[in-house]
Amino acid sequence: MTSRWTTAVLDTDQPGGWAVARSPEGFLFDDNGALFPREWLKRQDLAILAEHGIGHLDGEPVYLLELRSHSEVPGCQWKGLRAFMLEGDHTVYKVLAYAAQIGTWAREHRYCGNCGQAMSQVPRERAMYCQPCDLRSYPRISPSMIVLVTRGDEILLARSPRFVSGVYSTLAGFAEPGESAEDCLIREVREEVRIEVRNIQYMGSQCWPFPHSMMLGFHAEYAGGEIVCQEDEIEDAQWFNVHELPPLPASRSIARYLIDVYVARRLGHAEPVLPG
Ligand SMILES: NC(=O)c1ccc[n+]([C@@H]2O[C@H](COP(=O)([O-])OP(=O)(O)OC[C@H]3O[C@@H](n4cnc5c(N)ncnc54)[C@H](O)[C@@H]3O)[C@@H](O)[C@H]2O)c1
Ligand SMILES: [Mg+2]
Ligand SMILES: [Zn+2]
Repeated sequence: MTSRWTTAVLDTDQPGGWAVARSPEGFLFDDNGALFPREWLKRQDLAILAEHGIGHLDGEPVYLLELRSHSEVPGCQWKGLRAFMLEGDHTVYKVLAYAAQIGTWAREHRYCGNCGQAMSQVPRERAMYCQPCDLRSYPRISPSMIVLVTRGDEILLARSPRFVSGVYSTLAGFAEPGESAEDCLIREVREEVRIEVRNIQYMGSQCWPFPHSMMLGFHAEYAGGEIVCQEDEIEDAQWFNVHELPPLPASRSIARYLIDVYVARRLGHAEPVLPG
């Protein structure tokens, strides 16, 4: 199967193609979606900070116009990336997710972290370059572990104060320097709920562009301890029976996938597929 969307570093001097516009208010969209004819979009009154050629959708080049601020475009509105994930076409969401990460990274790497001078985009490579330092900065990706801990028919789910009211999810956390994926998982579960785990099994991964996580998903079995929630980070954590689950995370998230796979296995149902 060929993918509809492939990333590429495109020359912004070439005319034509599609473009998406991103401001701090999110992506521009109208009744036809978030992709606009690029030449038309560039004629609008937009505060363009940078332009990036980001890939091909159905063979057509796609560019990102990264804006300093949002502006009114007749017939159009602005919407955050999360809303596109929840509602929109999955391939378009993937284009926007990539655009968001490239836009954020390039915006935050306009100046060299070593000497403070302006950096420039490297032609044909996704990198920012500082000539005096001969330093290249590449897009930032933050590995994060996410794990469903289970105990027979029970699964361990927790709430962060940041979650939508009522929703419980799997435990997650960013890897620290010096850790393996397993070290990180064990530490995070210990820190967040003071539970020990065993039989760690890798389940799959997902890009999570909020703003630049790479989620590595695992299943682990309960090995010991009583739940003690980490102050400020975890509002509540409980063992839930697979027959009696609380409101769960969005269906396109790997958190939901980890839960759905386990529940399907316990109940003898067909297993879901991990959204890319
Ligand atoms: N796709 C999914 O299903 C899913 C589900 C849950 C969490 N997540 C994501 O997993 C990631 C980690 O989860 P968490 O928020 O529980 O992390 P966490 O438990 O490590 O705690 C968050 C804290 O980590 C620190 N932090 C922020 N960015 C960091 C970085 N890049 N490296 C190291 N520390 C950093 C901050 O102090 C932040 O408050 C987040 O991006 C979150 O959105 C994704
Ligand atoms: Mg966490
Ligand atoms: Zn420098």
